[in-house]
Amino acid sequence: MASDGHQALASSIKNVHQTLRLEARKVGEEKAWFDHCQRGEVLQTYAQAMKQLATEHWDRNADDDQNKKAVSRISWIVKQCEDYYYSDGMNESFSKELALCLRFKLDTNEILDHKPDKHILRPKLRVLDVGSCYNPFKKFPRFDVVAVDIAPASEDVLHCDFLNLEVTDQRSAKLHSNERIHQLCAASFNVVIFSLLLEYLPSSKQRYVCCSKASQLLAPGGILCIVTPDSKHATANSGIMKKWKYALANVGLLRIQYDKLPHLHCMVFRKCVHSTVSKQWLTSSLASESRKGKFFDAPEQLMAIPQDYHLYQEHEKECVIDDTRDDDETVASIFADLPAL
Ligand SMILES: C[S@@+](CC[C@H](N)C(=O)[O-])C[C@H]1O[C@@H](n2cnc3c(N)ncnc32)[C@H](O)[C@@H]1O
Repeated sequence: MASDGHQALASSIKNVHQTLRLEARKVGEEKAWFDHCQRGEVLQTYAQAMKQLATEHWDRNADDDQNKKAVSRISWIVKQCEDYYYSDGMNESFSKELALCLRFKLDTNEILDHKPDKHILRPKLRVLDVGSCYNPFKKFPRFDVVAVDIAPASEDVLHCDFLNLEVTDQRSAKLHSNERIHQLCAASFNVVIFSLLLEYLPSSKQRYVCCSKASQLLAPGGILCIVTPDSKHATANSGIMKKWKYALANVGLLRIQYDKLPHLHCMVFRKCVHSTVSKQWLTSSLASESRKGKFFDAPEQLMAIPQDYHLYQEHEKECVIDDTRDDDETVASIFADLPAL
């Protein structure tokens, strides 16, 4: 059971999400986001609440879990990176991409130069943690982390609005803490992490923009790890996850791993080496869906989440919610009851 302190932190976080979503409906997502980023005090309060919730409640609960049944989002992501880069994951994914190229009759020379060499000792992984808050990945010795957030909760997290980040071909200078980042260099990361980031953003288009930037920042064969909350069972929202898969294929990322943990969807997407193979896969998948009578929205509309359709009813007080069932099932389970997010 969640304690009162735990519940209070959860509800202050939830309130920020709801306010932003309502604002986006009223004034449009861009203006709502701009205004949101100006609210320094709200952002800092959120950052401290999130850090406290994660480090004092979730981590402590995870330590108390005698059977270690709970898998934390952090350890799930670390394991995926290790399996991919330090075990067979990268080679297996490369072989699958090669097979797809052959199936679609694409020029395989484009990818053969990138065949992973098992015998090369891999240095630290260059990891970009977006919406890092308190830099939970810095303690892992194989990770060289650049942690960014609109509201850093610790000094080693750099200030950056990822939605408005410019991806450039210029090699940027060394980054210092307390610096604001406006640009990052294309193809310069082995791993990009979105842990509980995408559902913070109020629109499908903004989520899509973030995924597109992640793809540009990844080196060929690099991976994007996405963890997003959902307390329902695996099949309840499988249609939504399928649409995300299609949206990401449109920006060069193919899904290589999916796990449904009790309250989370956990996914790894790989940046293809071949420039068009993911789009070929997408075209062929959509053709087969349409033969079954299913049609899909434009890619930037495909990253919807259940909260986007939630019916809010506004009373005198802003942000009063008439029927909180969906939000409560999703958000409260994220931020109130989880033993080890
Ligand atoms: C729910 S918290 C997750 C924190 C951490 N990743 C974790 O898993 O515990 C979401 C974080 O994303 C940050 N965030 C949201 N949109 C962002 C953006 N466009 N650029 C950078 N950070 C963002 C928020 O400030 C917040 O700290």
